Amino acid sequence: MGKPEFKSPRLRSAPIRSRLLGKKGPTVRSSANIRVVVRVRPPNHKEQGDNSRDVVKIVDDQVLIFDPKCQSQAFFYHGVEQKGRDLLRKANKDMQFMFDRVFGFESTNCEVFENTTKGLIQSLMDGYNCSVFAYGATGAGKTHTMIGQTDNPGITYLTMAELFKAKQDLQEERKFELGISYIEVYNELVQDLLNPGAPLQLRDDGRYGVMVAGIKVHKIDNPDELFTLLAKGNGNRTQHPTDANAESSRSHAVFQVYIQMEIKATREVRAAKLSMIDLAGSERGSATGYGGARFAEGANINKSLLALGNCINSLADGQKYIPYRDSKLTRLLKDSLGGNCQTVMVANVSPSSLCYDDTYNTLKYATRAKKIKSDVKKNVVNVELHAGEYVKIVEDLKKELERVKAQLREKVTENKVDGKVALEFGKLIESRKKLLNRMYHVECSETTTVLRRQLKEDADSRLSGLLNETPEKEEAHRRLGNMVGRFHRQEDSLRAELDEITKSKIELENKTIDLVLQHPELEKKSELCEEKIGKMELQYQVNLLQKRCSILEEELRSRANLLEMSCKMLQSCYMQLRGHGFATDTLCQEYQNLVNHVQGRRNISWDSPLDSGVSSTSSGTSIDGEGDARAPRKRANDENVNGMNSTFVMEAPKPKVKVCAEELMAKVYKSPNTKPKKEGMKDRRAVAAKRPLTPVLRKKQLTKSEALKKRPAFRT
Ligand SMILES: Nc1ncnc2c1ncn2[C@@H]1O[C@H](COP(=O)(O)OP(=O)(O)OP(=O)(O)O)[C@@H](O)[C@H]1O
Repeated sequence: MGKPEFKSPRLRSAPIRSRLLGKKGPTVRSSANIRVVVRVRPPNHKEQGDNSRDVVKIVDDQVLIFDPKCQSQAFFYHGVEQKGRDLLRKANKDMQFMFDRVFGFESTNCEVFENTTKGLIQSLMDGYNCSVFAYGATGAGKTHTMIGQTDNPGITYLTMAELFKAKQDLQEERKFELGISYIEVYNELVQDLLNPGAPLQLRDDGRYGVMVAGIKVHKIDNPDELFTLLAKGNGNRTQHPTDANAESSRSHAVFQVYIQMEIKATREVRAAKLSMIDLAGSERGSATGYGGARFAEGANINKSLLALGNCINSLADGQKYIPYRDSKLTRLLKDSLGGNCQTVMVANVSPSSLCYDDTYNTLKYATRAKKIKSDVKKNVVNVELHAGEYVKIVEDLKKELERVKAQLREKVTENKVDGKVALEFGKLIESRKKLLNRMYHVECSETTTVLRRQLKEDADSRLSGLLNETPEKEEAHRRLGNMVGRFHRQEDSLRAELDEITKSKIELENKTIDLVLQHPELEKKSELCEEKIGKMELQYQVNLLQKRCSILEEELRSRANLLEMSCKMLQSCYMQLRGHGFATDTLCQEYQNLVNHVQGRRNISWDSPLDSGVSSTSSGTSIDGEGDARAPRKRANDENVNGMNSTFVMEAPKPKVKVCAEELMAKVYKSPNTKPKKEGMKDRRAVAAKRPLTPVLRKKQLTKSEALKKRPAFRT
C-alpha cells in the first residue's frame, strides 16, 4: 500500500478579502515531507552476465532489501569444508530500506505517474508549487522515467497531459495561462534548451522562487505542443555515450511549467510552478570509461550532485544554513528541496551488483531526503486593479455589509419575538392550569352543597312524618328550612363562579390557539402542553366522580341505617301489639305486606321469624351495634337523620359497609343466627310461636321454604 498522495490544504475562499490582498498573498502554509519513491530498473544485457547478481530484493511496494543475504555456499580450505563463512568474501549488508513507494522491474511509467505526480495536479490547481526530480547513477533509468520514449512517454509528458485535462475541466470557472521553459545545467552553466544561446543567470523571484533570468517562456495550449517542445529540448541536451549508458545525459535538465489561474467568480489569481528535473547521473570516473573532457564533465556533475547531497543532509538534519549556493543545481532546486514546494523524488537504481556502490549511495541519499520537510504555501496573487475597480469593490463591500447587518437584525428580532412569544405562551398555559384547578375545587364544593341540601330536604320531609304538630317540630322544621335556604344560596354563588371560570377558560383557550396560529414554531410545544392539560382535566374529572361516589355511598349508608332503625322500631311495636292481643288482622296483614315488599324488592331468602329455629343467610351484622364495626358510622348517620349534624366525607371512598335487605330482614325478624338474643325477647317469641299463623303467613312460609330448596343461598 502506498502512502496517500499529497493533499493540499483547502482554503475557504473569501472572495472580496482575497481581492484586496496585496499583489502577492500567500494564504496557507503547511509543512510536508518530500515524497520519496525508488524505481528499480530491469538488469541490462551486461548485468545479466554470469559475474553479476541482484543486490536489490523488493519485499513489497514500500520495502526493499539491499544486498540481501544469499544461501551460503560450501567453503573448502585445504580440501576440508569449513563451518564459518568464506572470510575472503564480503559480508552481505542485508539492509532494509523503506520508502513511500518502491517500483520493481515490471512497473511502467504510467504506474509511476499514477503513484507519484498525478496527485500533484490538484496541488497545482490550488496554487502550490510542485517539483519532481529523478536522482540516480548514470544508466539507472532517470531519463527513461522522466522523459521516456515516444511510444512510452515518461512522467513529464503524462503529468502535463493530466494538467491539461484539469485545465479543460475547470475551463468554465477559471482562466488559465500556461507557459513552459526547458533548461539544462551543464558544467555549471545554465542553458535554454528551447532557445540555445548564451548561458543564463539565476535569480530569486518573489512569486515563483528561483527563476532563470532572460529565459523565454513558451505558451502552450495543448499537450501535443508540449511534446514537440520537449523533443526539441531533448535534442539540444548534452548527451554523450558512456560505458554505463550509450545515451548518457551529461547535464541536469529542468523542465518548468508556469501556471497562472484566475478564478472567474472571485477574480482570485493563483500562480503555481511545476518543475520536473532529470538529473545527470552520478558516476564513478571508472564507470564512464573516458578521460579528459569527459572526465572533467563527470567531475562537474559529481560536484553539483555532491552539493545536492550536502543540501539534503543539512535539510534532513534540520540545520539553519543550507549550502544552496554551492552549485547551480542546488540553487535551482532550492525551492524543490526545502522551500515552498511539494516535492517528489524518484530515486532510480540498478539491481545489479555491478552498480553496488551507486545503488547503495542512491538508497542512502533517498533515505536522507525522506527526512526533509518543505514549507509549502499557496500562491495567491492578484491582478493589478485599476482605481475604478477599487471603488466597485468598496461598493460591493458596503452592500455585503448591509446585507449581513440586515440578516443580523432579522436574527436578533426573531430571537426577541421567540423569547416574548414563549413567555406569553408559558403564561397562558400556567393560567389555564390554575383555572382548571380552581374549577375542580368549585365543582367539588357545588357537588357537596347540592347533596347536603338534598339530605336536609329529605330529613325535613322525614321529620314531618315522625313528629306531631308541636312547637318542637316547628322549630326543627324552621332550622332545616334555614339550612336548605343557605345551601341554595351557596349553590347559586358556586354556579355563578363556575360560569365565570368556564368563560375565562374558553377565553384563555382561544388566546392560546391564536398565539400558536401566529407563531407556528410554537406548534410542537403547544401540542405537548395541551396533552398535559388534557391529562390534568381528566384526572380532575376522575377525582370528582370519586368524590361523588363517596358522598352517595355515605348517603346510602345513612338511609340504610334509617331503614334499619325504622324496621327495628316497627318490629318492636308490632310485637308488643301482638303480645297484648291488640294486633288486628289488618295490622298483621299490613305488617306481612311490608315484609313481602322488602322481600320482593330484595332478593333474599328468609323464614318466618315466628317459627322457632328460623335462620337466615345474614352476614352476621348485629342490629344494636354491639361488636359492630360500623357502630360509630351508624351513630353519625343517626344524627344525620335528625338533620342536626350532617357530615360529608370528602376523602377517598371508605370500604363499603355491607348493608342489604337481607340484614334488614334479619333485624326485623331477629334471626337467632345473626345476633345474641336479648332476655325477654325469647319469651315473647315463645308466646308468639304458640299462636296460630295467619293463613297468608303460613302460605308465604311454605312458598319461601320451597324456594329456599331450589335457590342457592343469598350472598352479598
Ligand atoms: N524501467 C526501465 N525499464 C526498461 N528499461 C529501462 C528502464 N529504466 C531504464 N531503462 C533503460 O536503461 C537505459 C538507461 O536508462 P536512462 O537513459 O534512462 O538512464 P539515465 O539514468 O538517464 O542515465 P544517464 O544519467 O546516463 O542519462 C535506457 O536504455 C533505458 O531504456
